[in-house]
Amino acid sequence: MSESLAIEAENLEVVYGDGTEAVGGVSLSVPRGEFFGFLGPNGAGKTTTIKTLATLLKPTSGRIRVNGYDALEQPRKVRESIGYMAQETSVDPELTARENLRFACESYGVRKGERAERIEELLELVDLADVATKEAKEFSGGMKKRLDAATALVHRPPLVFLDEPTTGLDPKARNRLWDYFRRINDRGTTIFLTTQYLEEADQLCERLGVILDGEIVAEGSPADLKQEVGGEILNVRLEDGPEARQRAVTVAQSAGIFPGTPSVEETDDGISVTTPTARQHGTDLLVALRDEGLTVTGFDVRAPTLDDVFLAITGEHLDDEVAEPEPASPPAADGGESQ
Ligand SMILES: Nc1ncnc2c1ncn2[C@@H]1O[C@H](COP(=O)(O)OP(=O)(O)OP(=O)(O)O)[C@@H](O)[C@H]1O
Repeated sequence: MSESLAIEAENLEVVYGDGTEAVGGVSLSVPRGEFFGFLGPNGAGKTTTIKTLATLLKPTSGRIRVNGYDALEQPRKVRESIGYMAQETSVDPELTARENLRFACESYGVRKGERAERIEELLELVDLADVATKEAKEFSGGMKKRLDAATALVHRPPLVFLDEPTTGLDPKARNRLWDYFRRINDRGTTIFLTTQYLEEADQLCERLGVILDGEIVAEGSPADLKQEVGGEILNVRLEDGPEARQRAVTVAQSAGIFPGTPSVEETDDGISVTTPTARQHGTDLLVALRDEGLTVTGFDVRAPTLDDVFLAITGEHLDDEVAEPEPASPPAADGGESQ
């Protein structure tokens, strides 16, 4: 294990008591200081992996080292050196924000003399200093999540695990949490975040692992992964139906329009072409389609997104499965955010 790694997992396997193989042979390395994202749809194995890395669950087989400690032999050492924010918030609704943090300091064994300063610093960091004396039950969903994240950090761990921290939050609340995560990462804290939101992964993470059915199917920076899609994407909308779309696919694949072999697919209302020269030769395709007697009603060229990456790997859109949060509803107490 290299000293520069915060997490090293080798061939991690987790089979639940009922025989469900939730994680099958996951290996990953996360360098210290990195903002790492674990992206995948519901049920892919994200929570099982994060719980195993945080020593809350024993792997069926495999090897894990966290902050230099062996997770099976030194689980206590691992736990003392990490923060963990679960999917369900662990905030006590009957306690104020400050009392919640004080309780977390006691639980994590933060020295008495250091507690007061630590608590005020964290309240500032997550923008809850103004509501420090309010009971958490009055907080919006976003405020509770920020308080929960702060409680995971009272002992200044060098590594923090965040399990789908923004699920169910509206975009404004999500953005505030992102700012906060960036701030703790800027202070040198390694972050291991699971998410089913492509935009979250794209905006925050330096490097990503994409997990599907318990296996890592892609790994790299968002930019690297997008590059693997194989170029830019030209969408052409056609006036006519399936027969016209099939003819358009044949035209786009015919020699002389795009160099090499472009990837061409039918869409709901036309075709989609992925190739490095989509922009350069797009108009050639439009001319060829017209010559073929097909009527183009619109087109656009765009850079690939992480959804295209997911589609290329799995043949499915991740966003199809993910319920995006509701649009903002009226603000709750003091936070200007809603659940
Ligand atoms: N305690 C359990 N017993 C049996 N099977 C489980 C248990 N917990 C999870 N699973 C199953 O293991 C697989 C992986 O679940 P996991 O919760 O790790 O996925 P996830 O990617 O975190 O999904 P989600 O976003 O829904 O939390 C799923 O098939 C799930 O149904």
